[in-house]
Amino acid sequence: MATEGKNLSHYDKDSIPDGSDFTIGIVVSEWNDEITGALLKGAVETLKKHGVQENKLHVKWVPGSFELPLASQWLIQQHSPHAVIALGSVIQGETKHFDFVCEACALGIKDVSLSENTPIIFGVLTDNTHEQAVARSGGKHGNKGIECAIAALKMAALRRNLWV
Ligand SMILES: Nc1c(NC[C@H](O)[C@H](O)[C@H](O)CO)[nH]c(=O)[nH]c1=O
Ligand SMILES: CC(=O)[C@@H](O)COP(=O)(O)O
Repeated sequence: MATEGKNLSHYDKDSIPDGSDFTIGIVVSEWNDEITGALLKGAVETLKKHGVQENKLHVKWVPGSFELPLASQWLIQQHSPHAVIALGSVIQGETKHFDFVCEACALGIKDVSLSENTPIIFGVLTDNTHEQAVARSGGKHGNKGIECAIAALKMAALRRNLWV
């Protein structure tokens, strides 16, 4: 199912773990900050709605999505979060630069998540147009930031239960 058939903001409110004991990191790209700011707002509001405390929420801004993997690693090493959310908006331009940024960002996040044994939720929109990005950051398709917050809470709880 593509995003077209699934609202990114919809979830079962009764199935979400309590986040009051979780430390959560968020790294967010400055590129397309109208979009990434909306993603961040959705993520922060959702995390707080499910119990995450202000002093356990660490938000770091970086220049672009290419920098998200390294920033995630720095945040993990500094704060030992239960999960990290990486937020970005990459929009196709005239050249192949889009392809390189998206691939480096996605593979980099995957690599850091595995090497640091910490969930890093992939909240990077990779859109053909600005309109598609708007639709996925609080528009007609919902807010990817909300979806990422829910994924972060679920992965943090799963990781904690695995430790027990
Ligand atoms: N064009 C977009 C970029 N480009 C910048 C790169 O992410 C990176 O910051 C630069 O190449 C320096 O290393 N970044 C986005 O997040 N979104 C774009 O649409
Ligand atoms: C994703 C990008 O880096 C892209 O927006 C840059 O635009 P262009 O390919 O026209 O240089």
